[in-house]
Amino acid sequence: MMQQYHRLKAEAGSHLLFYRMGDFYEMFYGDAERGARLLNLTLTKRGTSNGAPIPMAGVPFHAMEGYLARLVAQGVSVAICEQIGDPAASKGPVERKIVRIVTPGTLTDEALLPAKADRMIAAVWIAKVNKTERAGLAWMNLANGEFKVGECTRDMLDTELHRIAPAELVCAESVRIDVGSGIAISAIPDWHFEADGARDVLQRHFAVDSLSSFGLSDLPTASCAAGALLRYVSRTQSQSLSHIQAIRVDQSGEYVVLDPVTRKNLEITETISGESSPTLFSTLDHCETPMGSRLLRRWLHNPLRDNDAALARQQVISVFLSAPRQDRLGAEAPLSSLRQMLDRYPDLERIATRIALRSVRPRELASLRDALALLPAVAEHLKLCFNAEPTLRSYIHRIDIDSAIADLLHQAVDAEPALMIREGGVIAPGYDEELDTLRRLASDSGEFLLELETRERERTGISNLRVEFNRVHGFYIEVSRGQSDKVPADYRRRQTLKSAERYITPELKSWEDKVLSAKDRSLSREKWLFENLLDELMVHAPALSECASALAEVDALAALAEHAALNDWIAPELTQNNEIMIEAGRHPVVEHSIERFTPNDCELGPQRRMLLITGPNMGGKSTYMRQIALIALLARTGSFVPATTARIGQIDRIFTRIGAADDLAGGRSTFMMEMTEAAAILAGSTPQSLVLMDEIGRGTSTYDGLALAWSIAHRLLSHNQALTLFATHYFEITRLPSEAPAAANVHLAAAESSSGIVFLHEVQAGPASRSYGIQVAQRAGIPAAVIRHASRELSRLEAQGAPTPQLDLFSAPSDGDDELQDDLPLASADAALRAHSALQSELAAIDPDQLTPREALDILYRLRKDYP
Ligand SMILES: Nc1ncnc2c1ncn2[C@@H]1O[C@H](COP(=O)(O)OP(=O)(O)OP(=O)(O)O)[C@@H](O)[C@H]1O
Repeated sequence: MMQQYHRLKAEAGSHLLFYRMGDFYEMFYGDAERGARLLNLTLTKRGTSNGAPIPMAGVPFHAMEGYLARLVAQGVSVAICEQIGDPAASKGPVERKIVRIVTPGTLTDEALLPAKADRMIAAVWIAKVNKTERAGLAWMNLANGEFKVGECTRDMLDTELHRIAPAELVCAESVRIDVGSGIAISAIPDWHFEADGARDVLQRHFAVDSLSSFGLSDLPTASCAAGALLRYVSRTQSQSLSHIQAIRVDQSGEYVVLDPVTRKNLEITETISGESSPTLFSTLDHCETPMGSRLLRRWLHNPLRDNDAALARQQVISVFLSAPRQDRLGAEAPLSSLRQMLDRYPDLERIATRIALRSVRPRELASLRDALALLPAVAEHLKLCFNAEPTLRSYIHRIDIDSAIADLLHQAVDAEPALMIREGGVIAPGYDEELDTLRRLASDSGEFLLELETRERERTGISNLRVEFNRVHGFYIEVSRGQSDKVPADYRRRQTLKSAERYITPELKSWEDKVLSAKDRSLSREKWLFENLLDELMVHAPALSECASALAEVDALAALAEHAALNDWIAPELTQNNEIMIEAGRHPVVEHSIERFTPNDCELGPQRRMLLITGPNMGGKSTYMRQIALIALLARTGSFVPATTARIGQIDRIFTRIGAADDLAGGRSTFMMEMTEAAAILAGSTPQSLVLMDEIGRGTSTYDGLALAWSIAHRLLSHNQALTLFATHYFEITRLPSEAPAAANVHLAAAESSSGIVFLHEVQAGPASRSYGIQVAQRAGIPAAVIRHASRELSRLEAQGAPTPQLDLFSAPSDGDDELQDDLPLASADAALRAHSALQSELAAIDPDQLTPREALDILYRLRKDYP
């Protein structure tokens, strides 16, 4: 047996090998030690190897899923080896085979998959094309059959990987990719990515002679990744991946790019502290089905650049909302009825996949059968209530699948089937005559046994004689030890217990043979029928997937409509310009967490590209900036938005630089992080980008911080020309609009009352008049004595005219300055700095006690001339 084990372990490679032995999956040697540690199992021993005991640890077969889930969550892959031979018929160890490999990115089991999130697997290959490094990416959602490819530059790889968010990344052994925690890396030999081989794998799978029909001709690096990925995933499944029917090129220009920092800062599906709520997704997820929730999550992470695609979704929401919410007669409104219908749907998307992979469970087929019966009503409802708007019409078409599938399931699957096919009780009575006969034979035992028991009691005179059955010994007649001398001669002893003897008679034996063989035969007949049923259903798997994805879209759009209706959201206008015009906008998440949210406007366009936002701490600057980005993102997703009107133009990327935390693990300080993010924004933003900059420069000394903030703001205005929201506490920067008319000052209003500062949360034109730092500190509970001291210090500094040096630093530029001459203010700042330090050194060099009044007066005149 150990020989067989070693052969299979070599095949499993670095994956843990779950080796089936009876009712357990066992692990041996290093696997046992690792598995016991990861799963907290008892480490035992079995036999010896070279005189040393062999470590062993195991898990019961019926509890395997739970253990697998724990391993996969820790990024560990498992090769599952089953007994495929008949133990009774085999000489030596029963034949075994690795039937599937479970890896973090290739899960399809319902129990192992999160209901409301996708689990992607991706592969990356990096190659030089025309002397520049290109990253080819391929990614697959095995649970719904989606397979996509794309290429990007090496420096965009991190952003792309965060967008795809794979659970597992397959890469070549020679390539080192830093992907952070949460993604399991699976290294495979480099040659799997080799162009010819990869192309062959793809062509064979899709049965085509060329990949050009998939648009892969111009994507050589991505094709290599796709071939390697398909080969890797195929190895993990025991079935062919027939549900992977196409490969789609993900055009890089299709989506608004959100880099990893922005995804985090905007709290799309995870809060900054890593919680799943409250986020944009958790607020909007009114979906009735898990597939709807998964789609909505995907949409929010992939906002669309193309107006038409976003408008198509928006129009469906409008149609859903145009129907009355409450019928005059009190009947259910069409949108609510639709959502109630969807509520009864199981996860069709994943069931369709498991049919294709032949791993579907009987109860899933029963729920599929019940769901299919509801489909015509959903299609009819969509047609009747919403007048079949063009996009909805395409959904109706996809939902309308062949009724033969429902009929087949109705006839074949029992009303309440057993959990597993191996237990029987899955195929409905009346579906197969032979099965019905065998079942009758196998189950008529009750009456016969009772009759036999009565007969034998009379024949032997043993009143407490019992006829019984157990799985090990089969049928037997049990007689208590004291009565055993009364048993007739035809009784053969089967088992001796402490207080009883168990016998078999020729009659009972022949009956047992008949019943057991009928049971066995009915079970194998049932298995065979189930396999045939899967064959028939597999033909329909693509149609089922299509139907599932249409229902998911209807569900996600109905959820967005529901949210829009409940919260007075409106349809934004999408334009081709570079603009963001919002009236009375609100933060989609924060508006739910506080009692009265103050709406605010925003006007950004080619003539007004930057808003310099000032105001007290806690005034609402970050909330305001985020709400604008989220409204833009929602509009680009096709959703309604929280505002009274909104006009959102073209957006290629959203960048955010908001309150960086130390990246201690990466060895970068707060300031370093801040500057790295700012550098990325300066390098990548365009006139179509939306940039959020919150308090840039605060991580260093006032001089450096101010100088950097000024220069960065200026660069964004004059060079990048991105639409920018720039929150700052440096009041000196509010002078920028006087030099650059494309910048405008706004501030978050606050007022002082007798009881302290009152935040109005209202965005008003112009810069803030003061910062209210001391008042905010007072509200935060800083001791009164400290506050009094700080107030005195503030008055003293203000009386001295501080921060004069900073004002000097950016003294008014000379005539002829132009906002597009982006280095001018920086040069004047530089000159001011130099002049300031020269003056300081000159003054330091003077000893007033050694000067005559005349000399002192001369120096004063000269200094005035030299330092105007
Ligand atoms: N428009 C608004 N209406 C009502 N309350 C708001 C509004 N905007 C913000 N708030 C409330 O004010 C709090 C502080 O907001 P926010 O964090 O945006 O302030 P901030 O100006 O960025 O502060 P800091 O400068 O200290 O980072 C929020 O937690 C929220 O409760």
